[in-house]
Amino acid sequence: MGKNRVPPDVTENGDSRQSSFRQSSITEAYDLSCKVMLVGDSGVGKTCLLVRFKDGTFLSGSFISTVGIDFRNKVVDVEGTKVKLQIWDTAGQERFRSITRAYYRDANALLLLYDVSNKNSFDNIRAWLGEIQEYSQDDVVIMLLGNKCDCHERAVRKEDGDRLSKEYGVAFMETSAKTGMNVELAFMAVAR
Ligand SMILES: Nc1nc2c(ncn2[C@@H]2O[C@H](COP(=O)(O)OP(=O)(O)OP(=O)(O)O)[C@@H](O)[C@H]2O)c(=O)[nH]1
Repeated sequence: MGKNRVPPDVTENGDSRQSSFRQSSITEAYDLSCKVMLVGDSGVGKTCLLVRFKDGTFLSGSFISTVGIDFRNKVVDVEGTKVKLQIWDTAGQERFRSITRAYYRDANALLLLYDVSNKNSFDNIRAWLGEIQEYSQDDVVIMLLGNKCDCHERAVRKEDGDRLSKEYGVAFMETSAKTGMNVELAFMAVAR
């Protein structure tokens, strides 16, 4: 599933939970496990943010939309504790919304993205927060991310993101999957 064209049983990502758990336990030990979900409109950069965090690279060129849901694992060190982040990359397209909803209740943290060069993606954040409130656990950690902050054609000011995050009482930062700005920081903040 997702943008991954390789069968899930031979890779770390994909839709086979079992194969991923098996690989993780062989490759890297961990003390705690945490499910993080990436949500937001199609094209805001969820997959690119995940790839930047996991592999340190940027997926430029033609945009291939995620189909359904996909995940990758990364073990990080939080003050001496090994935390396995199981990061779910969801499809932003409306037609996959029912699949995404089914995963909210298991999520410990949500990274909610908009694109700073796309006002519409920012205007839809309130609707996303409504969905999150309805389907996720009450104690879920939410962080709002204004991605593509490297873009010169900005449609959303940083102050607007900041104001919205304060209104909903969630953390906020701007990120760039392209340059890597704040990407590590955002994932480490939710891990913490
Ligand atoms: N300039 C810039 N472009 C980005 C950034 N992140 C993603 N992009 C581009 O935006 C497009 C969409 O990125 P994706 O990561 O595939 O978007 P998505 O949110 O996963 O989209 P769906 O899978 O449809 O939900 C791609 O062409 C990326 O190259 C960024 O930080 N800066």
